[in-house]
Amino acid sequence: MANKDVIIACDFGTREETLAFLDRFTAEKPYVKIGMELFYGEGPQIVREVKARGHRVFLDLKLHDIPNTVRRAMKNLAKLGVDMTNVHAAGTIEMMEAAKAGLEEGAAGRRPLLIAVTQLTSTSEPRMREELLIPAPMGEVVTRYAANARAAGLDGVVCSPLEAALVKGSFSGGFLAVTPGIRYPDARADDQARVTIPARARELGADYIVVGRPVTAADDPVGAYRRVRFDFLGE
Ligand SMILES: O=c1ccn([C@@H]2O[C@H](COP(=O)(O)O)[C@@H](O)[C@H]2O)c(=O)[nH]1
Repeated sequence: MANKDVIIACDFGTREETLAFLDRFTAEKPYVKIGMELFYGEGPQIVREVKARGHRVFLDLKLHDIPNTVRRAMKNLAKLGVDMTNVHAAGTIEMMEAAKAGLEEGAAGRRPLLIAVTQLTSTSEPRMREELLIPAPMGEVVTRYAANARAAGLDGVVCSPLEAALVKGSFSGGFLAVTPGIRYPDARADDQARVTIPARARELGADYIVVGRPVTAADDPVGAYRRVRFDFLGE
């Protein structure tokens, strides 16, 4: 299915753990997310190494700084040849435009997909209201941040699958909904607040689901990945 996939969040502390985990996948090459833990521990070389093994890579560093800094950082990240990367939409339209410009400056060929985090899936509506002083309902906040990302020329957003239908219904032209917050009812939610199951994420229109601990901490990670994949993609 074009532009729909399961992305495994490889939140490991070391290169060795990461490669040992990926070695378990002998019949498939999953789309991999490299986030802060692994990138800050191992540096850019881990991205090159995972790419060289044939995986697509979503580099999830969620940049959020002044526009000039973000543009220059993105120029460097683009040189790693990642497939997707991201910023926080809270950084403003100007910052997101700068991020895109930086990626275009640094990319050797086609620039990576650029998406913006709307509200972290660990944030509940009460916390957003009481701690962040954002009084609007979650759906409205996510849609507004997505509109800002769209205005800045980004390719899509990170949101909970619970808001995917809103995002997909509000913006045409393949604007992406990339959704962490995937949990089965029999598992712990951990630090995630806005969650649902893969099949529901599919029904709500998510393009990519991002799954970490339900796969990486499973007794049988390959089996867990295949279950998620089947439930989301039907294959
Ligand atoms: O809003 C967001 C943005 C990013 N993430 C990242 O996705 C994975 C989810 O991992 P789980 O183990 O399945 O909870 C993780 O790497 C986060 O950094 C997110 O969860 N929510």
